[in-house]
Amino acid sequence: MAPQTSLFQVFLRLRPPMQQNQNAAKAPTEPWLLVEQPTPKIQDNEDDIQKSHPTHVTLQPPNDSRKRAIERFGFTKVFHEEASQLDVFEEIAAVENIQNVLKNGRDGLIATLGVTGSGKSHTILGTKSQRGLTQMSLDVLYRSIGSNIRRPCHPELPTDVQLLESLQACDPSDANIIPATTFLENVYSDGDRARFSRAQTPMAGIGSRAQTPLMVGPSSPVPGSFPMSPGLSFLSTPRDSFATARSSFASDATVKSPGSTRLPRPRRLCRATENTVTTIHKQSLSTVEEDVPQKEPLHQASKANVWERLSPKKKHAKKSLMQDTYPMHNTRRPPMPRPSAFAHEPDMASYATSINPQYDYVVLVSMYEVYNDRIFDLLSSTPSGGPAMSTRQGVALQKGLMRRPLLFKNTEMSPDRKVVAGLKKIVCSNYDEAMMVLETGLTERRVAGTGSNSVSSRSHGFFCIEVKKKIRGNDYAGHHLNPWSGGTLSIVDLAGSERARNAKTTGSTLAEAGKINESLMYLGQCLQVQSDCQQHGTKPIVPFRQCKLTELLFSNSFPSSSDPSHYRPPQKAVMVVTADPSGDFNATSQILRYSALAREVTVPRIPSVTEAMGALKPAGHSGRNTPMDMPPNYFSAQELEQARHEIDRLAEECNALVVRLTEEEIKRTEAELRLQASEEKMIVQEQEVREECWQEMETMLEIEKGRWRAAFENERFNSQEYMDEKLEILEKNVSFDIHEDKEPDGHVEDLERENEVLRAKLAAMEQEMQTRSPTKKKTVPKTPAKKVSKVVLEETHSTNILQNPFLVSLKEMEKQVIVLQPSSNVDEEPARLSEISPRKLTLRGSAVRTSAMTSSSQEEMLPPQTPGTGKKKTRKLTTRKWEVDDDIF
Ligand SMILES: Nc1ncnc2c1ncn2[C@@H]1O[C@H](COP(=O)(O)OP(=O)(O)OP(=O)(O)O)[C@@H](O)[C@H]1O
Repeated sequence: MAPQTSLFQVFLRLRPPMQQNQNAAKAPTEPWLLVEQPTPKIQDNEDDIQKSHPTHVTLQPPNDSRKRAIERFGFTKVFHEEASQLDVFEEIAAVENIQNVLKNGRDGLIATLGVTGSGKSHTILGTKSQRGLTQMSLDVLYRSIGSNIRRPCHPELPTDVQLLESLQACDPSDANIIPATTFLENVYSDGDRARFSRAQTPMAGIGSRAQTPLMVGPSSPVPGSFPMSPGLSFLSTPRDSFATARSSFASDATVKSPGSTRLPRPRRLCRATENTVTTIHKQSLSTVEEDVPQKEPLHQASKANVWERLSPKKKHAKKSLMQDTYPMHNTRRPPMPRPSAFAHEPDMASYATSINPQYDYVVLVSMYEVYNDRIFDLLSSTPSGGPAMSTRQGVALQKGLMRRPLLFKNTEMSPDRKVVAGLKKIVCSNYDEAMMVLETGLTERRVAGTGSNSVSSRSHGFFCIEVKKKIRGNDYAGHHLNPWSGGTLSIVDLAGSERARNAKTTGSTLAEAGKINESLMYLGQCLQVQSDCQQHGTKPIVPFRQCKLTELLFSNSFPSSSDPSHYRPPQKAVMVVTADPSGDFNATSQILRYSALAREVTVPRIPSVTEAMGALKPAGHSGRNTPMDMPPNYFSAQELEQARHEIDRLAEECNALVVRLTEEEIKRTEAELRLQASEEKMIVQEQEVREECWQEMETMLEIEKGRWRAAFENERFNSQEYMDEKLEILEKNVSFDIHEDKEPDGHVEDLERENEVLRAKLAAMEQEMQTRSPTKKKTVPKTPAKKVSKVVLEETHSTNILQNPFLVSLKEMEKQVIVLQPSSNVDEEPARLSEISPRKLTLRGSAVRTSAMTSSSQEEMLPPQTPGTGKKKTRKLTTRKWEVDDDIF
């Protein structure tokens, strides 16, 4: 059935009615989805006919006022409600996909698509008792590889460090490759990391993944199954549980084929446990809401006001956004998944495929989800690389509340093919390790309870099993010579499309639904191109770059052609469309319309009027006049013939109109869906814009606050400095600066000269005194070796000397010196003057110069004097200059 142009093989799986639906006393509704039985071929025997699967379904619109057309859809195969997980695994050729990965390194993709609650996760991940496609594929893979697996760590072998190095060197996606034991130890021994389980959804209830064995906590003790008491598993420390798991690894390591050990079945998760889990989750929700404002106590008051002012609608939107930004995390971590709790049915022993024994194999498991069109690693909830703590997002990232989105891009080692860069890839040595990693990753996946599904996937989950191989022996010769090569089997559990009305979603869940529907609409467009091309036999040009989901699903669907030496064949892709035949007709028909490989629209055949007339029996004695009651010759044959033609024509016209109407209705439904998707997209965008504005405003406020704070500090510092400078100046200038004359030496000479003159006058006066008093007539010693001290005062014109009492006193003193000098003991004067300390003189704004001169020098300097000349004694004051520094005042 799958032609050359097909990028995906598309299978349809019908979901059986739910248990409670069967029991419910519900009015039986007419089935609207009918599976066409396959037409047996001539060469088919009885067995073939029984085994053969139908390929077409008919969609019979429910009987309502609208006369809708019947649609027929063709798929690669259709699985009935009774089809088992193993049937699906076999028929979608999953083993062939695994062989491709193991032998040829060709990538494989298995995805499920459908309306919410139609059984996608059930198909991919199974239930507590039945494995899903992921578990079955992993089991087949490990069984096939057997002892050719290379493990980085083994309890009984030395750690193979070079294995990780060589894997890392060959990885094109810049992945962080770590062994499963290290990963599990990190996850379950880290005390403060909280993990949110799929089981902990607000509406956790009946059915769904909440009951999967992989989440089961306590289970009945079965001798020999697991050394730890299962009842105490919740109470045991994570390290204990890890040690226990390690010991189980050790015992499992001896088992060559991982699935061959029969482990006991897990006990069902009881309702009480579910309720407890639900309560815890709700508490955690409210904690998140209340905690977020407490993160920034500085803004708490203002935020509280802002919060109060918000309308209830806005409050709701904000709350939803907060839940979205800070996803729900529980303080309690679910216990480490235990191998004894994994489902072991169906047995896959017979599906193991052969491998090349010359090769060593390594299996790397990675998981990521596409949420709101962004890619998040499910195995590294704690971001690596230490984000900046300055922003709110940085703090949240640091605390592990938010996860950093990854990029789907070309890398240095992968120039012609995009890869999800920076993923964490876990090297799993056996099936149990891979399952534990898978379960750990699933606890990180976003789920929510909706009106349609109690545990509804809110993101598109990608589980990647990467198989690397290289020739055994010269493995350490250098990874460039003998690099690891291989392929990846990606198993994808898409989120379900849903109608907000049916799912009763609000807030962030509604916004998520908008994103989900939008991405599924793009996926539908891509698949539609495929089916159109298939019908017209043309090469499909798929518009897959419209969103992350379609990019991830389709970018590998085309052969890489840029470098022939690195040629990669296109992936082998399988899409399993799930549908609930008793679910929502419109949503299901929409999914079928774009996913089906072939589609036909047929109009319900209206029996022609002539046939109807012919089929009419005589009305008997009904009392009404019908054409049959008329006498045979009432209408002529010609008239009847004309009427028949007219009726046939009208019937044809009517049919054509019905077809047109049907087409229009389909178009209208599509347009409605698009409108709904764009409305939801707008809501999301509006919320995003609001959040962005909010954050921007907060950032701006912070910046502005910082600016003002800096300016204030600066101002304070400046004024402080200014005051300090002022004080310093005051301290410095508390004494007056006395400016001596520019040429002090010359001035001194002047003064000395003046002194000489004065001295001469004094001598003359003494002589005169002697001559006037004959009794005291004495001969004057010619050269008395006497010391004479003189005081010279200088003052500026600008200073009024009379206003300064000290200067006045000095002046008086000088007068006294001059007046008393002849009669008093001249030696006493210097002593009196010396009592005034130079410091005092300086402080009081005067300068005192004391000059001691010997009489001999005086005599040398004295001009020749005529004794007895009666000249009047005069005293000449030199130019006095006092300057006061203005700055002081
Ligand atoms: N083939 C099946 N047989 C038995 N039970 C099924 C089958 N398919 C689905 N179910 C049950 O239907 C319920 C919903 O299925 P599931 O969670 O797989 O839906 P979904 O399509 O993944 O929904 P969503 O898109 O919301 O995540 C589950 O309880 C699941 O066990």
